[in-house]
Amino acid sequence: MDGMTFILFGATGDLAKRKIYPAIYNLFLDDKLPRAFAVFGTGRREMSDEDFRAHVEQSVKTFSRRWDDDRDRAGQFLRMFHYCAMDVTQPQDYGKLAQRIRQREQDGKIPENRIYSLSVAPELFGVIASHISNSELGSATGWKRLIIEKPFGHDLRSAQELNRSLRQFFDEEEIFRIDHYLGKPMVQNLEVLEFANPILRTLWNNQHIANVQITASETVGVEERAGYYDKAGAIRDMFQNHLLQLLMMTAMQMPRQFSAREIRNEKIKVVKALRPLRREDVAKHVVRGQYGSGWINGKPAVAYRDEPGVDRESNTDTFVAARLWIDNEMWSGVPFYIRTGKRMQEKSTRIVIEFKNPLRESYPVHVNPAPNLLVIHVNPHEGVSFQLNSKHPGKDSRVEPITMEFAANANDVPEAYELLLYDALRGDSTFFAHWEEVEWCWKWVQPILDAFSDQQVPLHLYEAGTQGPEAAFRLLEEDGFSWWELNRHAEEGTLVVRREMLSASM
Ligand SMILES: NC(=O)C1=CN([C@@H]2O[C@H](COP(=O)(O)OP(=O)(O)OC[C@H]3O[C@@H](n4cnc5c(N)ncnc54)[C@H](OP(=O)(O)O)[C@@H]3O)[C@@H](O)[C@H]2O)C=CC1
Ligand SMILES: O=C1O[C@H](COP(=O)(O)O)[C@@H](O)[C@H](O)[C@H]1O
Repeated sequence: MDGMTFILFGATGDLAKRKIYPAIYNLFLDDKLPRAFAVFGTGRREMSDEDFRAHVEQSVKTFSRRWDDDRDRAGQFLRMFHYCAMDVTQPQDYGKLAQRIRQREQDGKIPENRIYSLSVAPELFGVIASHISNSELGSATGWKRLIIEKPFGHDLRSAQELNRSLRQFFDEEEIFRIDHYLGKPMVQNLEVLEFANPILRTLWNNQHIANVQITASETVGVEERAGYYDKAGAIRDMFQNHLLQLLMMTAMQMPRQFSAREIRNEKIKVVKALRPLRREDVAKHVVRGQYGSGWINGKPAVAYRDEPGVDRESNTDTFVAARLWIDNEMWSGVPFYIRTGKRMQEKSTRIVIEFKNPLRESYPVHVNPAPNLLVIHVNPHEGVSFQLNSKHPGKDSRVEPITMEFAANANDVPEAYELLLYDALRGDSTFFAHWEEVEWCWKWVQPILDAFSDQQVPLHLYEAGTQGPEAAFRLLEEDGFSWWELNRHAEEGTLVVRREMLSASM
């Protein structure tokens, strides 16, 4: 791998501390960093290199489960880190940063390849990109890359504006948009599951699949992010990006080649084939919810509107469920159901593929074989389970569902940021969000944003600690389906799912 300098804007912030330093540390432990490598952190507060290294060390100790107290090793890692205080809105500060970087490149024989990672508020993205280009930093002789974090815009128009401002200074191939769901190992595994297993490849279409359910439920509430979240809601925070990425990865056809370009083309075909929603039809296919008070894991939880920093009359969605149709040959007639919510019963991201059940009529009514299910467990347990029907040797030879499962060993599973940063260092954009994908997702979501802001969709309150509003169950019942929920023993490592009907769950 080429030598390079990693320049982190927002080095004193939360994301850097919790995700970026631990990821760089894990890459260091695995010998995945280039030999000639330096990290420059920036923030407004003053700090010496030594203070910064102590900050990085503390972050890694707290957030990487692989921290190793070997002082030589720690020293070798921490010496890569340097700090330059600056205000990113001040053009003259970029000259100071450029000189420090150039000096380090000369001392360490590091080629002038630079990755700029923007872990700052999105309003600063355009300013930073322009100052990089127009300052001494812009005259480097090597390659440059820009890593940015979501949110990529607030709606279609602001996303387009943001993209226009970045593209004045960076080409699309130089921009790496992190959607951390694309860094999750089971999401990266989807293409292998679908395409490297002939048995699944044969069945992966509307001839055999009855419906697809994508769930990302969380037990946490809005936490300390009310300022951001109350303007974003679940639709912008999770649905427009992470969940539509999961949908694209699940529904894409096999690419001609497994290259970033071909995979992206297949993903874009999926989002383009999504049946558009008219604003007046949103309420038929989309359920909007907000959590009320309740209990989470035996502890009381306040209502969203009583959370610190939230408007007491807020209509912000903390839950969204939707029915989507992909109008192409492969998926025509198969509903995709997506839901995400905060303060729900369990933390779980999973994709459930429910297969058609043509044998149902062949069995006596009391047997009623369950449909085959393929469940891809993305988070917090990574694994795959497959539900089949089997005759119980005792119990009057009753037919009952059995589950075959693979559960990954948590210690072997790398963090999303680790995989994504490694790809960015290598220049592989397969698991980053390309602008076309982002734009098409905003286009599809825009009528929902409009309908929500015009209050054309009812806001259903749901009790914290439940599976969300009843209306989300009705959405599936209208089509003769129901959500497949996680078995309550999931925390103990059992990854089976159970059918939970509305009456049993509320
Ligand atoms: N935290 C998370 O888990 C996630 C965050 N994100 C995104 O990542 C980005 C960063 O988030 P987060 O780390 O939480 O934010 P924080 O508020 O914790 O950190 C912001 C950082 O920006 C720096 N900064 C702010 N203004 C300036 C300025 N004018 N000049 C120089 N530096 C400045 C701050 O430095 P200082 O205070 O020293 O001035 C600080 O290091 C945001 O875009 C967020 O949406 C995305 C997904 C998850
Ligand atoms: O991007 C975000 O994701 C987290 C959920 O991520 P996960 O990896 O824990 O599933 C969510 O809590 C947050 O609101 C959102 O901004």
